[in-house]
Amino acid sequence: MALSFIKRVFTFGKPAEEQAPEAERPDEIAAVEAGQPEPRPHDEDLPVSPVDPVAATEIETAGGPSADDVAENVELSESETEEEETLPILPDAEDASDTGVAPLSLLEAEAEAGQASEVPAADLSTSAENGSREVPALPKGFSTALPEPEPVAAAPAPRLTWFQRLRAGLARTSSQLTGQITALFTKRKLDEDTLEELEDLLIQADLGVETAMRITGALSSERYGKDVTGEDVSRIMAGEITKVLSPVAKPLQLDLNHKPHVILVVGVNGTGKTTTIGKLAAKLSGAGLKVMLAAGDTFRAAAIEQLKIWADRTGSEFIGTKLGADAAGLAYDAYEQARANKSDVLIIDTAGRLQNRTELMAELEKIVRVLGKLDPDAPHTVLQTLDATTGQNAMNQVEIFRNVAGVSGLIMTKLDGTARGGILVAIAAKHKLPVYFIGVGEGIDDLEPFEAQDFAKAIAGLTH
Ligand SMILES: Nc1nc2c(ncn2[C@@H]2O[C@H](COP(=O)(O)OP(=O)(O)OP(=O)(O)O)[C@@H](O)[C@H]2O)c(=O)[nH]1
Repeated sequence: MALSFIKRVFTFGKPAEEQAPEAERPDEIAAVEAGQPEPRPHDEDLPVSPVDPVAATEIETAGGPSADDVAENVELSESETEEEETLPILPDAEDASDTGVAPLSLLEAEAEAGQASEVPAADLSTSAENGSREVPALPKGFSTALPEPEPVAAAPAPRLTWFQRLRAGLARTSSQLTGQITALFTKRKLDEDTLEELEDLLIQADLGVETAMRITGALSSERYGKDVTGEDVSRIMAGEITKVLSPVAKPLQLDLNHKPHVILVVGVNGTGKTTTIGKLAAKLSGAGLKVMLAAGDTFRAAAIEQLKIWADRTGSEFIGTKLGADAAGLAYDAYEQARANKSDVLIIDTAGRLQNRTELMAELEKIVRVLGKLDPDAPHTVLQTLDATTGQNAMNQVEIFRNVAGVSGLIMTKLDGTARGGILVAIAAKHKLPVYFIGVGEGIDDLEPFEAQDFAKAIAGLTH
C-alpha cells in the first residue's frame, strides 16, 4: 500500500492554505485524515478520486442527464409512445367520425372489426418503422391483438447533490421550525415577548438552551424593535449554529504509524453501529486501505452475520467468534490477526445494551484494557454512534459512553426523516466532541463527512 497514495486520498479537497508544507509536516504521511473532503462532495464538477466508492458511483452518473434533459426525454418518450399506440388503430375510427357517419349497427361493427384484423402486412411494417414490432400477416380466420409497443426505459433520476440530500433528510426538522418561526413573526415586531417565544421554539426543536440564547441574542442585537421575517431569523439562526458546530466538524484522523489503527465503535443497540462500520469500511477499502472488521457484538447472532455481510460487500477481512464468547478475547485475537496481516485499519463492533449498564461498562472497559496491552495507544479512536431520532436521549448516551469507553468522536445516524436533527447542535455545544460523519440513510454511500455550515443551513431551511 503506497502511503503517498493514501495521503492523496485522505487529504483530498483540503484547501491548499490548510495543508502545511512538506517540511512542516514530518508526520504527514502517518497522520492521514479520513473524511472531510473539501471541495464538498456536492460540488459535482470537481475532480473526484476514482478510488472513492461513493465518488465512483458519482462518476458513473456524472455524465448523465441534467434535470432538464431528463424532463425533455420523458416528454419525448411519452409523445413517442402515444404515436406508437395510436398509429395502427386510429385511421378507421377517425375516418368514421370525420365524415360524420352515423354509428354502425352491431353487425356492421363486427364486419369492420374483422377487416381491421386483416390489415395487410405492409401496413403493419409501416408501424414497425415507427418503432412497433412487426406482426406477420395472418391467414383468414385468425386475429391477433396488435403488439404492445416496447416499454420505454424510464430515464434515471438525476443524482442529488449531498447538500440536497442533507436538506431533504432534515426537511422535517427545518420545516417544523421555520413554519413556527414564520407564524410567530407574522405582523409582529421583535420585542421581549416574541424573543421569549422564539427561545422556547428553539429549545423545543432540541437545539439546546445555550444555542437558543445565542440565536435570540444575535437577533435581538440586530433587529430589536423592528419588523422581522422568517427569512431574517433563518439566516441569523444558520450563522449562530455554524459558530457552534464549526469547532466540532473535524476529520477522523487515522494514524497509520499504527498497523492497525484501531477504531472501537460503541453506542446503544440500534443506533447504527454495524451499518456505520460497513459504510466506513467501504470508504476506507475503496481508498485502497486494508481493513479488518471484528464482530465484537457477541450477544447477537444477527449482528455477527450483518457485519460479515458488510465485510464481504466492502472487500474487508472479517473476524468473528461464537455467540456469547468473550468480546475482549475477540478484540485481542482481532488485533493480533490484523497486525499479522498488516491491516491498516481494524474496526471493532461492540454490543450496546444500556439496560444492562454494569455488564456493558465492564465489557467495554475490558476491551479497552486488553487493546491497551497490545498497543498502549489503542484503541486509537473510540467512535460513538448516535441515533438522531432519539433526541434528548442521545445527549445522555454521550455522557455514559464517554465515561465508560473514553469516546473520542461521534457519528450521528438517521438524520434522514427525523424532526429532531437539532439535537446534534445541543450535543456539540455541551460535549464539544468531534463529529466526524453523519448518516442520512441505510445505503453504503449514505454517510458523509460532517460539515458545519451545510448542516446549519439545512436545519434553518436555507437553500443556499
Ligand atoms: N434511515 C436510516 N437508517 C439507518 C441509518 N444508519 C443505520 N440505519 C438502520 O438502523 C438499523 C439499526 O442499525 P444497526 O447498524 O444494526 O445498529 P447497531 O447499533 O449495530 O445495532 P445492534 O447490532 O442491535 O447493537 C438498521 O435497520 C439500519 O439499516 C441511517 O443513517 N439512516
